[in-house]
Order: sequence, then structure tokens, then C-alpha cells
Amino acid sequence: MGCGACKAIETDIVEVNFYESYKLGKKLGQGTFGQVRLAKDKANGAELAVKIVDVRHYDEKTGVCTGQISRARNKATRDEISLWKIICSVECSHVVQLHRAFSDNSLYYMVCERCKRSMLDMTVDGLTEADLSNIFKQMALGVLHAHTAKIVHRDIKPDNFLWGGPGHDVLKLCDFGLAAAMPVNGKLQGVYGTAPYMAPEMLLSKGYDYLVDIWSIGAVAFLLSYGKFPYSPAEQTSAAMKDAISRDHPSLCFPTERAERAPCSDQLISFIKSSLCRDVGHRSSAKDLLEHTFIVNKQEAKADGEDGTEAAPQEADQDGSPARPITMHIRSLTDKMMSKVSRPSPTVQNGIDELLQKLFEKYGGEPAGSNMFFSEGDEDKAADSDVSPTIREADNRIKKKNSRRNVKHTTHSGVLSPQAAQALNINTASSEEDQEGD
Ligand SMILES: Nc1ncnc2c1ncn2[C@@H]1O[C@H](COP(=O)(O)OP(=O)(O)OP(=O)(O)O)[C@@H](O)[C@H]1O
Repeated sequence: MGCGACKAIETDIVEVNFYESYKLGKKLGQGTFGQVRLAKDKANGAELAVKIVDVRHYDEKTGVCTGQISRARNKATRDEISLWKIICSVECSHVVQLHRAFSDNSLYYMVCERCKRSMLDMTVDGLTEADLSNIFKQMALGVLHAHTAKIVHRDIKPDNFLWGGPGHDVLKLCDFGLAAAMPVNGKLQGVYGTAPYMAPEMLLSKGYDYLVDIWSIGAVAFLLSYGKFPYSPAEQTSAAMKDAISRDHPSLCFPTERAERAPCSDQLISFIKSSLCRDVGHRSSAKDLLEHTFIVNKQEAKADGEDGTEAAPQEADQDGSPARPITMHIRSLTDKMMSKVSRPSPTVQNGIDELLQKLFEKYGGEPAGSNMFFSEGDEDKAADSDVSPTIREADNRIKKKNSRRNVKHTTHSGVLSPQAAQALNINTASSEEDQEGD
């Protein structure tokens, strides 16, 4: 099963086979039940990305694909597409644009705008407050766009913002897999997302709305500013984190110094406090965040060529060792908090690769054994010669890091090779409950 021609999942999106219109390229990233690959539009050569989600059921114990369709994942994927489509019905440069979607019963294909790096890969050490203000502004713009479409994202975290656009300097919101439409009456229920960024009202089963996304923006702002999560329970597990957020224990406090020992302005502290506000009635909206003095003043100062902020000093630690690069520290914190079920499973990835190869041979018009995955090759190098030294520096860092991690096909972080996943003893079983994404 699973080798039928791709049908349009929404009649107004597309009517033809995915392989008729696109050529599949190298892997850019992977998720729990899917992967993201380069895709080339055969009509005009445009380079895009395609998010492929496997909706087949994998046996929990053996990890073997049973060939059945997981009804829960099938529904969740259809919901993701329809909400993403609603969000993209009005264009916004701070949201990854969905172009078309296909389904062949086993796999869904979401053809979208291609981005370059994830947020943390581009976030270099020694950020000034103007840099932080720029990042938070772009995050708030993406989230405001979703909220204007009456959709709550529910999984705001650094991994779900990608740098894209012609200069790779526009931050774009992606992954609407846990998003929900806000009901006309009443509140949303249920626990979704990733523990360190979850809002207290969600965990306390009080019913919640758009403001859970604002809390999560605050948690990201806290992480980038201070180099730690707002709540840091002794045990760094998802359960301990949820417990600390629910009980406000150990309670939330706002340091006056940023990570790397740079001073933290009152405006920055006020910005973080206005989003990480436990009292929902006093928490800012996305629009309020965009009007906050930390966003407005820092951006105005930057436009005037006097961003008024200092680069964070690279001081030595008390024992004389060099300060630990803050982004490396943040990445290791976020990796630790990734629960086992949300890590990419090698079994699922192999299952998808095998099926893609079969489909390529059947519909791509190529003989068996041909290499289906094109890569950017020199095209990308040429494009990269236009980018700034900071971006090139970030790329080199990512390549180095990936070669250490044995990641062959990506310049994005948060991606584990099958070998790395096995080394970490990752559960390859999959279950219907995986939909929570926590
Ligand atoms: N449009 C894109 N352009 C380039 N790379 C992308 C794009 N979208 C996603 N990626 C890469 O693929 C990875 C997985 O994407 P995404 O988070 O959407 O998948 P997912 O299956 O929903 O993941 P998860 O199961 O972890 O939620 C991202 O972390 C990113 O590195």
C-alpha cells in the first residue's frame, strides 16, 4: 500500500501527482514522524522545501511499520495542513509559506517556502539587546499573524522559527502540527507543546487562549537573554519542568544580568516580565509586545545607527577558563529537554526513505536504483557568496557541528542521525499518543 498516485487533499490546492510537479532533494531536517526535503518545481526550477509526514502505524514494541494507517496521525496531519493553509491565506513574511499539499494515503507532502537555518543556528554569541529586540519582534510578528487568523500555535519554541528570505535574515514561524483554531465560545483545553515553554494555565487545566503563545515567547526571550529556562527544577525532565511551572516552584525570578554577564536593561526585563506573566489578565498580547518600548526604542535606535547597546563581554569565568559560548549551552539545554517520543525515530526515517524510493521509481520515470535526491551543489555556494560574514560564520559552525554529530544531510540543528539516535538509546516505537508532541 501507499504507492497510489498523490491526490490533492484539498480540491482547491492541486489536482496532480506530487512527482509530476516536483523533484525531491536532500534532507533538510527531520521530525518525529516526518522529514523535510528540498524540492524543485519542475515548471520553473524554483527551490522549495517539502515536509513529508508518514501516517502509517508503527508497532509500539517492534517499531515495525504495520501498513495500517494511524487514524489519529492522519487527522492531525490534515488539521495541520488546513490550519497552515488558513494562516497562509494572507501572506506574511514571518510565517513559512505553504504552497501546495498532496497525499498518497501513506505520506503527506506539504510543499512550502524553503528556509535556511533554525533560530538557534543563526543566533551567534555576544548578542546585543538590539539583536534580541530584532529577534523578539520578528517572533511576535509571526505569532500575531497566526492569532489574527484566530489560530493558536501551541508549540512556540526556538526550533519552530527558521531564518529565511533572500538574505536568510527573516525569522519565520513554522510547524503548525499542534496548532488549534480558537473556538468562537470558550477556551481551548489539553496539554500540548514542549515542557519548558508551556504556560501555567495550560498545565493547570484552566482552559486557555492565544496568550499561551505569548508565555512561550517570554520563555524563549528568557532563554536567549539569560541562557536558562524560566523554571529550572533540579531534575531536568519534562515532568519536573511541568510541575515547577504549575506550582511556580522554585519560583520565577528575573536576573539583572544577561548571560555572558552583560547588563540587562530595565526595558528588556520589562519585556520578558510582560510576556512571562502568570496572571493571564495582565499578560501582553502579540500586539502589545510589538508596541513595547524594548521593541520600539531598540529598533528606532538601530535605524538611527546608534543601537545604544553593548556587545556582551566575553569574560573569563572565575576559574580563568573562557566563558562558555552561550548558544552551545542553550542548545544542550534544549536537547536535554526533548522527550524520547519527540525525537526522530530511525525506523520511521528508514520507512519513509524506502517508500520515497519506491514512489520515485514508479512515478519519477527513473529506473530502479537511480539516485532520486538532488542536492544544491554549486548553486548554493554561489548564492552563499552574497551572504554576510555572520551568516557564513553560522553556516560553518553548523557544518562543523553536524560533522561531529554525523549528520550528513542538513545544515539545521535539532536533527539526529540514525547512529546518533541509537547511541542515545532512543525509543524507536511510535504510538497514537505521540500527537501531543511534548
Ligand atoms: N521550510 C523549511 N526549510 C528548510 N528546513 C526546514 C523547513 N521546515 C522545516 N525544516 C527543518 O526540518 C526540521 C523539522 O521540521 P518540522 O519541525 O516542521 O517537522 P516536524 O515533523 O513537525 O517536527 P517535530 O516532530 O519535531 O515537531 C526543522 O527543525 C528544520 O530543521
